[in-house]
Amino acid sequence: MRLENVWLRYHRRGPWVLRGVDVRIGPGEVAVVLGRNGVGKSTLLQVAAGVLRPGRGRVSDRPGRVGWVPERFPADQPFTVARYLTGMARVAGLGRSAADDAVTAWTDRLGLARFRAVRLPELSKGTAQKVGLAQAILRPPGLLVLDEPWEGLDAATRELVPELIDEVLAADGAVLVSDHRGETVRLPGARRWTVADGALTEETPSADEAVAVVEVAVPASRVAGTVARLRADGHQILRVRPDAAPPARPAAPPIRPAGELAPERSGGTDAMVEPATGEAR
Ligand SMILES: Nc1ncnc2c1ncn2[C@@H]1O[C@H](COP(=O)(O)OP(=O)(O)OP(=O)(O)O)[C@@H](O)[C@H]1O
Repeated sequence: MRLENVWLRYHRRGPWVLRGVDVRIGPGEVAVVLGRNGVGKSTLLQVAAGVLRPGRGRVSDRPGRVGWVPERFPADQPFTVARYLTGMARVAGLGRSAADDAVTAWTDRLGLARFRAVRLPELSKGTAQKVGLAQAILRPPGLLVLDEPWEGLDAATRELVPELIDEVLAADGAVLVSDHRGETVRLPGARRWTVADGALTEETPSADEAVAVVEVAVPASRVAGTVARLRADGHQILRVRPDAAPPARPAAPPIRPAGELAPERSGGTDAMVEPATGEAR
């Protein structure tokens, strides 16, 4: 999809919020839209999603199915969660029984099962946000647009967001995410677009950025938590191996360039965790 020289303002004589934005995103790519409050991130996402039409310029090659998660889900609608989501699944083109299956699966996954019969206006803000997330992914979108997706969500659902993004990318979808709080550390490999003064600039990652492999020994009982934390911090886990011997603990553990892993030791009870970069998570 490409935004070609996109200009947008909300009122005829109002200030331009976007000025000549030119950018493209391809299948399997994720871009994070950064910038201070009020700079135009939501506006850009809505243009990408097709919710707003540019005043000048155009959007070309937008995928057929777009999932849009607005910053604030409009919960003032007279439906129950199940009724609303089933309707959205039907709008997305699913048949009756596929729509029912998708609603059951996603409400289970997002912890919404007990709210299926609750009316949207009666939901808490965070629960309503989850409904907003569910409606966008009931049918895998070719473009998923997430406006500040971490806002208002509980910890379990926040952890789920990168997973959902990965699933869309794995199916060759593209993902746009806005973020004014730097949560994007959870999305390794994401492109970074910054909006300022109506213009968009892309941060180019340096090609020769050095990569290192760090070996970490943790008690076996804490492997799962450590792996989860490292992933949440954007590190990639190469492998986890049980270690038979108590690790020799060097005063200053060596750091090796990627590809030069230390030989495995034998004996002991700890587990070895090797976070690194360079492969898909
Ligand atoms: N419906 C609207 N009518 C008029 N002006 C609007 C409208 N929506 C947004 N704006 C204005 O457009 C500018 C960009 O707003 P936008 O919501 O895109 O910013 P943002 O970067 O997403 O902000 P935040 O980080 O606070 O979510 C702001 O000056 C805002 O006041």
